[in-house]
Amino acid sequence: MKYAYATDSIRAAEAEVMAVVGDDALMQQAANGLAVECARRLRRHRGKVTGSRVLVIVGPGNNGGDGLFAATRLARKGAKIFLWRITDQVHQAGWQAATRAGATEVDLDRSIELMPTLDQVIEAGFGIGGREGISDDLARLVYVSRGIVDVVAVDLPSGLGVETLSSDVRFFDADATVTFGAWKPSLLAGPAREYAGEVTFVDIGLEPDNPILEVWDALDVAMAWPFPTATDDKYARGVVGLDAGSAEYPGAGLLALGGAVHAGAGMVRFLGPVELRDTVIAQFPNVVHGRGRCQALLCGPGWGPGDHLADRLASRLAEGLRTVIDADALAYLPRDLGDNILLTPHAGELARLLKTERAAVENDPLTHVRRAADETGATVLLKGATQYVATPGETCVRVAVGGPAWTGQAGSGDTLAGICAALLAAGLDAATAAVVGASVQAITARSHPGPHTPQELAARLPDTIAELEWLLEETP
Ligand SMILES: NC(=O)C1=CN([C@@H]2O[C@H](COP(=O)(O)OP(=O)(O)OC[C@H]3O[C@@H](n4cnc5c(N)ncnc54)[C@H](O)[C@@H]3O)[C@@H](O)[C@H]2O)[C@@H](O)CC1
Ligand SMILES: [K+]
Repeated sequence: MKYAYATDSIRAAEAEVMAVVGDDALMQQAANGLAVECARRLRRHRGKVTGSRVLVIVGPGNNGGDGLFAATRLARKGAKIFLWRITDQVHQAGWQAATRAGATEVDLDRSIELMPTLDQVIEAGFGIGGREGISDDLARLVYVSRGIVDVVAVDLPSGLGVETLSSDVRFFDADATVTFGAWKPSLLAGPAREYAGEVTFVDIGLEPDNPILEVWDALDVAMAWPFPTATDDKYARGVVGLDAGSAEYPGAGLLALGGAVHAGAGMVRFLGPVELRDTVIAQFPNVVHGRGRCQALLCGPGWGPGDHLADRLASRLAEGLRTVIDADALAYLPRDLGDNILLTPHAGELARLLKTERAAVENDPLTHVRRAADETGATVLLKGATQYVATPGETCVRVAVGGPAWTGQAGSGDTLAGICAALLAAGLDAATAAVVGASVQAITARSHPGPHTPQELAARLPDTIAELEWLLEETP
């Protein structure tokens, strides 16, 4: 699991360490980590550091300072360093050190001219003190550097927000980012992370509090998966009831059933319309029909438009079970749900829920998923290319393991809702079921490259679950 922090927490942790070791020592540690990574990349690209040509984009603050001290180290190893300062203001000690080591100042036009002759650009414009977006001058440098020179961003690419995860502004497009002391949310999640390239974490002894993101990996999923024990029967493994599908949309019901069955539910009950029974039996003879004991429910996939849907949902919720509410049922939410209720909207559905625009959700998923949890009282899984889980009253948002873009297709959401319902029935709390369910689907898609239908991927869930079990056994 990786944790990422807001700027305030990072600054507070920096202040604590600086009070002990001094700010210069902290910056030297950061600069050293940066220089090591820059040197490693130079050796990889051209065999050696000596004789390499490096341009440093120097911002006005400490981010610029990091870049200047790292460049000083590279200059001492024989690299030819050019410095372009964005503004007149620079980190004085860093500037002096770099120029004393032989670095040459150049202007913007010269930087652009030099670009084809360079081996590396160290982008030390702005870090966590930066505002979102970049100036036209910086944008020109992004344009001329792209694809022809190795760009290493310092702490995070300039222009990228730390917390909003938006890719709606201009920012530097880096091949690599060297980040210090704490993970920044935008380096781990959201559309913008693609632009940070290969990220290296340099530990400078910070111990920040209050993470705002908790990013899961396959081992976390394995550790949370409800593997049955030797004495478990079908009831202990969980009975899940699925009220899904309609005569008009039978497919969504079948896809949700496929998710629940292949995720290893002890028993799956089909609570959807009776006219679908024959179809369901033909595909899933193990599915039981009609009412009976359940540990968790799923409502919504394939309900379509219809009358009395609010009543249909209310009567399911009256059973007081852990429940996944997906798709069409999301339009009929009563007030004050509990955090044992899991809502699984995509960005469009979340936008409707919050009476806002889809683009607003996509540009700031963290704020919106948290708001949805707080306003409804339920746990919320926001589906999409990155999948976020928020619980009411909690700032920290969980992020599921990411999958390939192929998973973004009709029917994936129905399958995922079925998987989550099976996990709720097995006893996981709503937030864990959501992050584990979304992750297992993504891991399955990752291990079967190329396009696959949601039902093919559902049928491959057992392979992934078996691999997670092996992973757990092999990990000390
Ligand atoms: N405090 C320390 O000793 C340490 C700081 N670290 C580095 O310091 C960075 C933070 O440094 P700073 O707080 O000085 O902030 P930055 O260096 O990120 O930004 C400097 C200043 O630039 C101005 N600015 C921001 N965006 C701008 C824009 N778009 N156009 C023009 N001016 C703009 C702001 O006034 C800001 O304070 C971190 O990201 C990291 O790289 C690391 O060296 C670790 C230790
Ligand atoms: K930067």
